[in-house]
Amino acid sequence: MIKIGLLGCGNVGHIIATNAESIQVTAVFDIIPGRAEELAALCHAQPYTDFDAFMQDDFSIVVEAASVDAVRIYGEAVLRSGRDIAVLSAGALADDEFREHLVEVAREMGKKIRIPSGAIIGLDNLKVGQISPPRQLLLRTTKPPASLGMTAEAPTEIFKGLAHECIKQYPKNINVAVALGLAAGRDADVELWVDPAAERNTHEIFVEGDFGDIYVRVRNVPSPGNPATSYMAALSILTLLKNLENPLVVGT
Ligand SMILES: NC(=O)C1=CN([C@@H]2O[C@H](COP(=O)(O)OP(=O)(O)OC[C@H]3O[C@@H](n4cnc5c(N)ncnc54)[C@H](OP(=O)(O)O)[C@@H]3O)[C@@H](O)[C@H]2O)C=CC1
Ligand SMILES: O=C([O-])CC(=O)C(=O)O
Repeated sequence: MIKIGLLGCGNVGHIIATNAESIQVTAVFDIIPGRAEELAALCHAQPYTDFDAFMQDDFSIVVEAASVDAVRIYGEAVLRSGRDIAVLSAGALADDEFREHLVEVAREMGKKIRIPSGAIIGLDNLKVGQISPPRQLLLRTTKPPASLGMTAEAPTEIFKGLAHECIKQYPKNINVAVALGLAAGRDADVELWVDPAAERNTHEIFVEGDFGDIYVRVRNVPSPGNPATSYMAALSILTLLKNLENPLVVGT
């Protein structure tokens, strides 16, 4: 059974720790002591608020479900400790210099940085874009305004531009756009909308290239502990972990 260290004891951390059937969460880390202790008690793990002490525990992969900042602060140390890292806050990798450095460290250590599909569908075959670059790659995301901590009277576009700029303004809301771009091999265009009538987090993906054209719409149920985060993002991490040791690999 794979032993994991969980970085971030919020909403996704809870879903992972309380649905961990084919994995064992041995250690949990959060900057807030109460959160680490509460989650550790739920999954019989060891709680940590000191990162160096956390890294001394027994696990082979760190699952990051914390923040873009957390990836920037701890990502390299995880890889240098000889462990893989699964990164949900993929927005951290929008910074070319940071990403290239982290990938170089992973290569040097023979370790992997794993990005789950998170709250969207289709990252697997969008990787064809790395061979045949898409002419259009657009993500249109629509969320309830409250999930971004704002109010709106009508559907409102709050950002239009490239993913690497959008993630700087909305680091808790648009990690999917950066993951999309990393899969397809180019920065995605993003339209971020808030809609007071929206009950779900909707992601529409528009792609056009030599292979044809693609339209994907995902209407995500918000997760129980954080409406900005779609429940599917937590399921996606759990699925990535469940399949880590499966010899049968499905999808590109
Ligand atoms: N790739 C994708 O498709 C998706 C990615 N995400 C991302 O996944 C991450 C987790 O989401 P979710 O669980 O809902 O978020 P939560 O805010 O519910 O939980 C994150 C937890 O990690 C803690 N944390 C933040 N920074 C650090 C740090 N530097 N060191 C230790 N702990 C830290 C937070 O503390 P505090 O509250 O004090 O900040 C909080 O307890 C978020 O970054 C989110 O944006 C979410 C959905 C989809
Ligand atoms: O969960 C979602 O729908 C998307 C999200 O928050 C993110 O990518 O950061």
